[in-house]
Amino acid sequence: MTPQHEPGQARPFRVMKFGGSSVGAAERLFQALDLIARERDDGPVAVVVSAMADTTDRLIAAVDAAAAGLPGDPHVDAIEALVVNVARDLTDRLDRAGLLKHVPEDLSVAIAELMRPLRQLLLGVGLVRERTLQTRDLALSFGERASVLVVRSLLAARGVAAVGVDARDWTVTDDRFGQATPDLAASALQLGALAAAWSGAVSVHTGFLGRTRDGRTTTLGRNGSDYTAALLAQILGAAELQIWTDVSGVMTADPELVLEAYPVAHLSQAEALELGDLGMILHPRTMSPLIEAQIPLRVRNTARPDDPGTLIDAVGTRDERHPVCVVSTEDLALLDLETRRRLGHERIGERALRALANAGIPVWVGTSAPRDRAFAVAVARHDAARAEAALAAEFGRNPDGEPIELAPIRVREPVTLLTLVGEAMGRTPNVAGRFFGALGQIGVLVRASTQGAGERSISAVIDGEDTATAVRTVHAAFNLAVQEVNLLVLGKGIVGRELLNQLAAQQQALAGDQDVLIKLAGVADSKRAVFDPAGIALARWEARLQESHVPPDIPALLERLRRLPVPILVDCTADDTTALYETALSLGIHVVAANKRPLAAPWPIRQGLMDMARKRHRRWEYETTVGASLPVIDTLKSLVRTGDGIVRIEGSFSGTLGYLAGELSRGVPLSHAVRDARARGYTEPHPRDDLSGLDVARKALILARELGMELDLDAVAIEPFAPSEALGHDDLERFFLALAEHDAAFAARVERMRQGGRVLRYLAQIDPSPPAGVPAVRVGPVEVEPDHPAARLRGTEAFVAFTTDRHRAYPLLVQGAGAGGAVTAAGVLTDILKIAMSLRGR
Ligand SMILES: NC(=O)C1=CN([C@@H]2O[C@H](COP(=O)(O)OP(=O)(O)OC[C@H]3O[C@@H](n4cnc5c(N)ncnc54)[C@H](OP(=O)(O)O)[C@@H]3O)[C@@H](O)[C@H]2O)C=CC1
Ligand SMILES: N[C@@H](CC=O)C(=O)O
Repeated sequence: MTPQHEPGQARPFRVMKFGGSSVGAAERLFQALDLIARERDDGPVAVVVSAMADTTDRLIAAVDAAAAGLPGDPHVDAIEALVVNVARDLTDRLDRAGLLKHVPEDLSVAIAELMRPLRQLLLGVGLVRERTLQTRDLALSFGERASVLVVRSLLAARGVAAVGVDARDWTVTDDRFGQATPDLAASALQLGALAAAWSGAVSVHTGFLGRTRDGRTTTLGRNGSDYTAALLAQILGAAELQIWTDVSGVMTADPELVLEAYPVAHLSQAEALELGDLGMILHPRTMSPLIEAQIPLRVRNTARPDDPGTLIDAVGTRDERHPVCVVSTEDLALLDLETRRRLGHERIGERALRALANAGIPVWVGTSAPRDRAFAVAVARHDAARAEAALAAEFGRNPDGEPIELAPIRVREPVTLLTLVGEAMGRTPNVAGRFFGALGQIGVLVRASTQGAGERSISAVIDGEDTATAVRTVHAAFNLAVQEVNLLVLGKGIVGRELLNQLAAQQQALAGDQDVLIKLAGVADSKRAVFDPAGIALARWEARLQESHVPPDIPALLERLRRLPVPILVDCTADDTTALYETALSLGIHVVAANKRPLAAPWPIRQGLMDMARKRHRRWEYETTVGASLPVIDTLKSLVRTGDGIVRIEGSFSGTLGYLAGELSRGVPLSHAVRDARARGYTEPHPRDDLSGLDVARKALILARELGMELDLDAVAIEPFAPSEALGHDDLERFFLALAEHDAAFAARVERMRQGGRVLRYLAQIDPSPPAGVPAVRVGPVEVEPDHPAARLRGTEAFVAFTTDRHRAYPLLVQGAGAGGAVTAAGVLTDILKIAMSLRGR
């Protein structure tokens, strides 16, 4: 095809297409006119317009009403009313928007005049009570023709020379009414003759319409105006086709599902075809004129013309690393066919697809088991019953008349077809692994899957209820956006407050360097809560909590949290929160905890929570419950997972008790040292839990249970650090006074040890196979010799020694600060990041 350029114009055409949303509302229409005028200043422009907003629906309703029969005979008045209504609706809309006053001629008269033949048409339909596709096409043509009239007049009124072009005058089509196909050569010939008359004016064309060689009006089917625009661009040899719509380009995912979805900058034509097959952007046949003529296409937003939009050309994305879009096609049904023996020479899939095609049922995806014993096919949900009937009829008998051994057809609905599309897929290893891995991480079951032959797409059929989470997770896993994580933080004491401070300091860096955006959705203490799904500014959390009068109804907040991407409950309390964990995990919320109590709950409860987390594919991370941010639990888990036999675990697990022992040896009285440790944030909320040995017992139990030891707290042999009679008071002041009565005895004991060359430590021992009569888990004070590893500990230092089959001669040691707000909060943050990173497949 020879490109035709406007006579006298060196620059090639740009074709601009405006859809119904762009020409329907007055504000948008004004913006469209501005854009056309601006573009016109840069060279020749041809414009294609759709019918305004709901005009097409009104026209269809009018034809249907006429065909159904109207009151009166021969319905003249009723038909008159229908036509007047369509025309009046248009002019009223223009009038309300103040558009009519911009046009010197009387636009309402012109529109009424344009609609006059519609009256004749509807009268005819009413008389014969028959509505064919041909009459429907003719009726629909009035919508686009009215749009051209309006746009042409408004352009002229603002001084932009414009001619209206009825595209039926150049789009020569076959006679498949409702879905006609243009003849390119004949259309080019017609257009060539018309173009000569434009002489520098903007030509405004009706989209969607064509005409048969014998002069009957046709329409081009779904996305017909785009098709007109692509054809026009091809025939004119345009430099670019611009599709102006109400979004800023092709989005990386459905923005209704993924808040952080964003427009893709570049797509290849092949990717656009793939997306077109999934019902996105352009119908594939619209792309072919552009591919043939190598014309780039830009998708732009009429309301935000400065947004760059999406450029679709032969090159596509300039970023090799990323796949492009996650497309979710919802409301489908999956039909599973399974045979117990081969169906003769013809394959089950071939027969199934043919049966569905014969029944006129579009298939979204079909996938076979090896050697074709089973076949799964996804169709629109509203076609499911018809599809099942067609398949049952097809497979009732073999072609040779033999009945078939086919298991009953299983229909699963609603299901969603989740597809990752991107040219880079064929060039990047392990895309499939990451795709399915991300789905597996969040417990989404894949019911069927396919990978496109062109290595441009990979699809999974998943249950409809998993759609939102799956789309968000896959979107984030492929770095299409930062991974958003939403926290509900319980407790704003030593650990909770420090965590929020660290988050405030790190939030930007994590988003910038790690692509993880950690948002604070809510925070609660024992008296009140604040929750904001949009996120609470970390500089303002305390003020917002103080201003709040909302009681801490945590289950209700969890219900809200679950709706946000990657929801995590962060437990920085010392309460019994087992019931909350059960609610959270069952709602699909991850848990990160510094709190030891749920882990030390009776075995069946703790185990029930673990099972729930596993079943729901949610994480319960609790590294800080033993040794603050020291990697104690991770180390133990790795030893167990790799099959090492644990012979013994022992250590000094309490930062507080280690600190107290050190202070005592420096001559500080016990009660003073405990006050000091509490002020420094080392102790439990009530230091009694440290001094009684309960805190260390819980830690020892947590580790023992990691070894599979089904023990409860009452099986732990506990010898307290300080005598039990000193620990009775809840009130802290009275507690410290009572403790002070033991200062002298403690000082004397420590002095006696010092003279004997020993030091006081509080140690824990876990023996998976203890000698008879010895408890498997024991915690208590020990006078250690100077060569004991615990003797060298300083301040809050903790240590854990793992003696194992592989680390028998030299136990594996983990040592460092074992208490304090800063280290604990950092450990909690690490656990949060573990979850965020694992979801990204890192
Ligand atoms: N400090 C440390 O070094 C370490 C601590 N941990 C563990 O971290 C947890 C927190 O310790 P820490 O910060 O020192 O304790 P704090 O006493 O300083 O803080 C506890 C917080 O939890 C809040 N709270 C209590 N019950 C609830 C509830 N039901 N719902 C919401 N909030 C509640 C309290 O509210 P309010 O302010 O209204 O009282 C308070 O803000 C403990 O389980 C501790 O064992 C773990 C490792 C090290
Ligand atoms: N009070 C605890 C805090 C950490 O778990 C300790 O001192 O170890």
